[in-house]
Amino acid sequence: MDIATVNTLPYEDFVNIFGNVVEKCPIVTAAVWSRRPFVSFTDLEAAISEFIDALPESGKEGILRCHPDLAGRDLQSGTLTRESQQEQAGAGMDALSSAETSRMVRLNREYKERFGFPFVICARMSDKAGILRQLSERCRNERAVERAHGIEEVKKICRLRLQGLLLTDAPNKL
Ligand SMILES: NC(=O)N[C@H]1NC(=O)NC1=O
Repeated sequence: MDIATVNTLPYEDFVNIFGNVVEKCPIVTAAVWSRRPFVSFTDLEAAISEFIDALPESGKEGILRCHPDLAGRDLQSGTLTRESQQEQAGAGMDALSSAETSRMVRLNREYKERFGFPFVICARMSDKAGILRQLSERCRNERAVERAHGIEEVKKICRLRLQGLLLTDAPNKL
């Protein structure tokens, strides 16, 4: 889909198509619709980033809390969003050994207890070993550092999801 077509979409269709570029946060997409017309894909991505950056810290943490754990309950029960399922599978999260799963679950729990929001990383830009290493290292950061780091990862996830929707001719939800 090209950007000219995006600019003609009524908000219902815009939210329907782009509503999950930030995981389970269609309010971001719904808000950004008012910023049309977008001159380019990058402009749309920048509008989303600016909206997120303008949120209070509690809002940023809210966005992080909408993300499912990596290799967590939603993956085990098949209730991940389609996007998240593909991302987690691509990074091998659906094929962990039982020892790796236990380590992931334990570190995810530690991370959440320490910060009050889940560990978020752009799974498509990493792999199993990288995710485990980052999870273990990032557990030691300060809360504000982790909040900012998690939000930068959300933006990377968003960019790749947007690219998938805009830069291919793949059928979308319309
Ligand atoms: N917790 C977390 O990072 N979740 C995710 N990362 C990603 O790339 N897709 C997700 O669902």
